[in-house]
Amino acid sequence: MQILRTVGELRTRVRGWKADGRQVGVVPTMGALHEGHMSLVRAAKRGCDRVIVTIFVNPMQFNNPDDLAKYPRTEDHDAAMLAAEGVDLLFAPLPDEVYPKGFASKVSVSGITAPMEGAMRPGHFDGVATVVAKLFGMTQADRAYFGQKDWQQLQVVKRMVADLNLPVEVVGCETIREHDGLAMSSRNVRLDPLSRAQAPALYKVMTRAATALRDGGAPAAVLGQAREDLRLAGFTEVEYIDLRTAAMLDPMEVLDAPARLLAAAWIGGVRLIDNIPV
Ligand SMILES: Nc1ncnc2c1ncn2[C@@H]1O[C@H](COP(=O)(O)OP(=O)(O)OP(=O)(O)O)[C@@H](O)[C@H]1O
Ligand SMILES: CC(C)(CO)[C@@H](O)C(=O)[O-]
Ligand code: BAL
Repeated sequence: MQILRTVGELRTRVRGWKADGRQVGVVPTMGALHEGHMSLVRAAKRGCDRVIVTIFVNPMQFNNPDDLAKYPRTEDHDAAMLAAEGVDLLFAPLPDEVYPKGFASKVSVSGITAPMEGAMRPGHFDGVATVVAKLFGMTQADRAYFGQKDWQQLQVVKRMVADLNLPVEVVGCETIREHDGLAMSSRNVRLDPLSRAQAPALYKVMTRAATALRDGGAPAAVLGQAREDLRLAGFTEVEYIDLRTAAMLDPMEVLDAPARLLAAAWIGGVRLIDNIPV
């Protein structure tokens, strides 16, 4: 597996593949890789002739400097995992390569970015959309693989690709979970043992709420109960637990269309997110 740090080298490599008629897949990540990322890599391997994984902790999408400073970085280990999986190229640029002096552009998706992660993390989705658009331009990928764990992000990327006619197919992959149901996430390493033991309650409470909604429970009452259950399970703050239409992320008063239950909550000083279909 080749490791490249400059856009110039990346473009040269991809040009060669394209000249040979190869289909290129990209898996954008921020590193600290786990089995959730590996499932995206395997999907890309199945669907494409050549696979690029990008690792870039994108400063533009962090609204909280402390979160950025504490973001786990394990590049040597990540590179070994990717090489073992048969990835062709790891692109791991430095911030100056992505945002050189004079950089002045921004991609901003409106509407679906307003609630939930967008409301709690101001500027976050501008940072995500901008860097993802740049990564698509840099890699010239035919397909790009994203996790459903970041459901709102997946919808934002799909919206951007449709709106800007970007020549890339966006593939959403299922959330990979630990045995106890906790959605895998790079930030899980920050959980202390007690919080790690309590954290699976997020998925359990959400699953119970989804069943209650499918059984005809009123959304306001079911979501209120779920908030209370999360507090009892040790979550210190529930930022949101929302029932939304699956693609447009509109709020739902009654369950009358394909829906998604999405939540963000704090435990032991760590912010967890999760979502499931209803
Ligand atoms: N458990 C998972 N299952 C499937 N895909 C995942 C999972 N966790 C992350 N991904 C996907 O991997 C890609 C890169 O995500 P990222 O590097 O931010 O990892 P992360 O584990 O989500 O980290 P974070 O702690 O920032 O949430 C995204 O498309 C994300 O949705
Ligand atoms: C898509 C992404 C790599 C953009 O920085 C990031 O938001 C992530 O890891 O989900
Ligand atoms: N996993 C989405 C990227 C972020 O939390 O910043």
